[in-house]
Amino acid sequence: MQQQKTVEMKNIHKQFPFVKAVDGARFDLFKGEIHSLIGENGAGKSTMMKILYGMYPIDQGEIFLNGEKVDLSKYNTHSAIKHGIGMVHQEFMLVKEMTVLENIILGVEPTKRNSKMALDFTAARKKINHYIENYQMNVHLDRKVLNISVGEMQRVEIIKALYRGADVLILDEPTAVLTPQEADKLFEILDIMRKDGVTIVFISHKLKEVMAISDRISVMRGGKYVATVHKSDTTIPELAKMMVGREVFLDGKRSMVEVGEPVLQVKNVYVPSERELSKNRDISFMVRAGEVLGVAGIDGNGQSELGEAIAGLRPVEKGEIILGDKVISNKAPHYVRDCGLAHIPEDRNDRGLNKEHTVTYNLVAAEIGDAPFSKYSIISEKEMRKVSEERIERFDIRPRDPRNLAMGFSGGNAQKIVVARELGAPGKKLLLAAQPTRGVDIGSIEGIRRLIDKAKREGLGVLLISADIDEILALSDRIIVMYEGRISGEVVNDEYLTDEKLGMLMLGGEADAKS
Ligand SMILES: Nc1ncnc2c1ncn2[C@@H]1O[C@H](COP(=O)(O)OP(=O)(O)OP(=O)(O)O)[C@@H](O)[C@H]1O
Repeated sequence: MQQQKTVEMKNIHKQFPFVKAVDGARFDLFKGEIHSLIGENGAGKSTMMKILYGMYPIDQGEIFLNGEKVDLSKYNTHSAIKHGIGMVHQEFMLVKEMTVLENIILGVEPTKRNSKMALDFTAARKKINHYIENYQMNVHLDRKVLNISVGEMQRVEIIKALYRGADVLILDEPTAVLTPQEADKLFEILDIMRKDGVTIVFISHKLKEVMAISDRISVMRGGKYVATVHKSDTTIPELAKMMVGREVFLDGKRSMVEVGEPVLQVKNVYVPSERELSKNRDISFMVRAGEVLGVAGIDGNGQSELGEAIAGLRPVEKGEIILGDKVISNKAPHYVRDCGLAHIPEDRNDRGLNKEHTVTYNLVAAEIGDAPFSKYSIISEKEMRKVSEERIERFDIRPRDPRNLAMGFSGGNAQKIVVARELGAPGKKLLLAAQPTRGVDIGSIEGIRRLIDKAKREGLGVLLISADIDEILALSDRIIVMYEGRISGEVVNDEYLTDEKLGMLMLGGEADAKS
């Protein structure tokens, strides 16, 4: 690796209204390295990189690009792009109705030499095809973005940045939205890009991935810089400890609880879907009080539809779903909740939170009409505040101030607000947890997993839908696997169950897996 510093950020400070997001942190990049930036939710990673990308002005600090000090009074996204910095955000910024090609050249359209009014699509296509071939990306230039997969959208975002001349590419949690296969594909692409001299910043919570692809790793905690280490000089437990400031135990033993009556019965259920492979076809299983039933599978095999049907968010064509002793199929979501459903939805941004409201409101939203929050139709702000403060403390939501709006929260803390509301409310029988730790940092993963295990110990049945095999294995007592809308197998999570056996079922194989 050449030791030329492409980027150097020193003593950076950034204050938001309620929180000091970056507090004297530093960061640097050598040309052609993959440098991971890790830290708990809210540690300031995204803010630090958005500063480098010119999105936020800073209160104090210095940035050097290729050895030259940047005039920060004039620094913005435009200047960052000019300096060869590109960023792919957690949420993609593509126009769905336009084709991939149109999206890539949007705003920087090449024109024909003889007429500034005529777009030169041939030139654009040639330049883009060079990236596609060089980095072995599977991208269809003439498809509309609404018809391509999430993985392909991400590749389009990467090409968009390269097309604008990026040789420093910041990827903010790129694998959070990808299937394991798509993530592997992305790593292959990044590896070729690195060999080609592109410098890559990889923000991630998945320490296995970080250890697999990084050259160096920097750790932030509470807005501050903690350390930078070479991959070969560190280990996953050491990184976890640097991030969280204490030892983290992710492979704690799950509790063994005596199971009780069935709390959820799904009987020969058919659920429609816009995608053929996700239609649920004749699904039957039950979850008992005091057990965790894991639903494993590669994303898009009908798990999301199943979860939505149980929560009352999607119709059931045939069959029946029973919660406790009540039929809940084709009933309204609030009825299902009243029957005892606690729901951690897959999409916390759209369904889990009301982002324009405060943390207090979000933490008690489902109970606002009940005592003690509401008496004689009068809402008690004081009670709401008291309970929300309790839940903020108990579920370790940061920052602590309940007056904050949900929209300012980092990924993991936003998820903790949802978990706190759902598990904090009384009278629950079933916890439906869909991808509960996606995008969540390692300390919070440990916390959320403990809370799920605790819900089981307290007698709830838990239906855990997760694409993360490690998570399924850590928490589930029994596991069903979904493949193309059907249950491809059911296994007991005992010492005979292996990753390979489960992986085989996830790919639709038989795997003589009935253990
Ligand atoms: N636009 C904003 N307005 C107000 N506060 C913000 C804004 N963006 C971030 N914050 C706050 O700044 C802190 C740092 O957030 P940041 O998104 O940089 O963390 P992160 O390390 O990237 O976290 P995550 O891993 O959860 O994405 C958090 O407390 C967050 O709530």
